[in-house]
Amino acid sequence: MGIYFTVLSSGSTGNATVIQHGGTSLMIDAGLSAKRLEALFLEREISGTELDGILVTHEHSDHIKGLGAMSRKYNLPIYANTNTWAALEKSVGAIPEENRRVFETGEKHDFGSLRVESFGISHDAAEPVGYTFDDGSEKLSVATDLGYMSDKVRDAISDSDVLVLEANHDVELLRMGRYPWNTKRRILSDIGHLSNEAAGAALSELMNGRIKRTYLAHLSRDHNMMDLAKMSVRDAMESRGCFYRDHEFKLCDTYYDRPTPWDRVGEP
Ligand SMILES: O=c1ccn([C@@H]2O[C@@H]3COP(=O)(O)O[C@H]3[C@H]2O)c(=O)[nH]1
Repeated sequence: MGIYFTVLSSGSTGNATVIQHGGTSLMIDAGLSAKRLEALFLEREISGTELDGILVTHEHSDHIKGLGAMSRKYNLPIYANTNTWAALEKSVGAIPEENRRVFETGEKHDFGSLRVESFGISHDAAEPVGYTFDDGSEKLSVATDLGYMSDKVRDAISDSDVLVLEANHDVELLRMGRYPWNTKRRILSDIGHLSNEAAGAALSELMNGRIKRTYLAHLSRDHNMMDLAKMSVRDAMESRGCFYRDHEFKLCDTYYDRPTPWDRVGEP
């Protein structure tokens, strides 16, 4: 059957990823306007009516901007943990009871033969999470908006075939950049965003022969570039003794303004 996914958009201007497995179709986050999400759906031949629900990572607007509108338009259940529900309530508009699905972080939920699990991440939101998608032979993990990679996150995602992992900023570019000092401090903190260097360090500990691809996600447009991110992540891995050949492991692009191609998680 296979797990297929496309990162529709990634970054502070809006995040959304669609995962398909057999008859199941899920979206993680809806951080762009409904109009923009529908345009991205068209590019990847996704129909809103075929979605089974929207899984929310946390309540920041770049993750929930179109959440209420998409849920209402396509009658989609919204899945979020208790504290995230409380935090997004005022931004999402009216959602009927049957489309309010509340889970506890760490709970497993099966959509057909696709097992979805959430895991807690460290970010300045009410109860932020990442997600894993596992059908018993293929596993995809999505972890963005995390200040650091905890042992728990590492354990949750280490047996994945493919990762979508944040590489938000180059630390020096951020330090020299135009953001106010408080914002810089927040981004650099344990409840901020993962730098290129930190993403590479985390990957060097995660590499176990199973992870074949990592999509670098949530890049800052002010303090990063895809080529720089790839180079820094690879450098950080190699400086920790983690060398790889291109046919064994790839770093892949995500974009803020266009979707990634459909990828099958189990493909070599
Ligand atoms: O006090 C703060 C701290 C941070 N931020 C966000 O963190 C993001 C990091 O990536 P970026 O550079 O694309 O954009 C940044 C901002 O959107 C914010 O809005 N307010």
